[in-house]
Amino acid sequence: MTSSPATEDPITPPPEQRRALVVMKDVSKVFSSGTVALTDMSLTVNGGEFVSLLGPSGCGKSTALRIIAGLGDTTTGTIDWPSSRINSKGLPDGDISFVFQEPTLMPWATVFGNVYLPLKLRGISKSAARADILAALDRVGLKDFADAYPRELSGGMKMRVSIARALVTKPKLLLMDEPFAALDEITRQKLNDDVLKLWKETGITVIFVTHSVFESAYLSSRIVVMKARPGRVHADFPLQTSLDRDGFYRTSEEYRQACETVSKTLIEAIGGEHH
Ligand SMILES: Nc1ncnc2c1ncn2[C@@H]1O[C@H](COP(=O)(O)OP(=O)(O)OP(=O)(O)O)[C@@H](O)[C@H]1O
Repeated sequence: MTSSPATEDPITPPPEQRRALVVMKDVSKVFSSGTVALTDMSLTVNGGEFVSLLGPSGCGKSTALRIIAGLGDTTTGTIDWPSSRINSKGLPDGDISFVFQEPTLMPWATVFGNVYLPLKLRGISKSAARADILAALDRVGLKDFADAYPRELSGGMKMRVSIARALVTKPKLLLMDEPFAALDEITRQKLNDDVLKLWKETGITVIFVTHSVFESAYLSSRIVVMKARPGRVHADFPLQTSLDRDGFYRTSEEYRQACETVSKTLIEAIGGEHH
């Protein structure tokens, strides 16, 4: 039997997970409009980390995430994948999934059909994909909704389908761009808990873009605070806790302190723009 990547202490993953997964080196991005979205951004994300990119609007969070996903080129600088097999597009074969703020489901297809899409695009038959689709739906608590259509689902459920669709290919790295920003607070907290559970159970690496101090402090093993004009890294620090991150943690002194630390760093980053 192969050993599970899951660990009781998600903050300290087993040694094989601590290897560098993606290395951004001196990445700059200048759009044709002349906007310098990123300048000299270097970031190494290791296997098993939950890294939040936090910062004010326009600091280049989404641009950085899209570049990592291969959805945009760098102007200068490099992205390397030391632990992955690289395909002809310079991307790690099948190792990345992306979850956007909008769930972007196909309205004419069932939940099952939507989650099947990435496997269908790989030429896998529905019957061969079935077990993986149901396992991905089970992970997000939607196994009983396989035959439902998106219009029958709440916003939170649609987002879960989007997450299941991202997981069905069993990626090493999950990139999430403000996935819960459009959801109400209770749904958002519930999905935060679900993503944490998923992270602990699967050992997946997550890079998560958010505007929210509270969300980043709750979820992350490491926070990268960015600043704008031009977009760059302002601070990069681990966020450890001896507590399980759950409802109790939300009301704990440790969480309050984590929020304060993150908030102060963000204010510094925003204030720094004006000097
Ligand atoms: N395709 C594009 N063409 C031109 N400029 C762009 C493009 N995409 C982003 N930008 C600009 O690059 C800068 C960084 O944008 P980006 O969306 O990465 O920031 P962000 O931190 O994710 O912002 P937000 O939190 O508001 O989504 C902004 O000034 C934005 O207007």
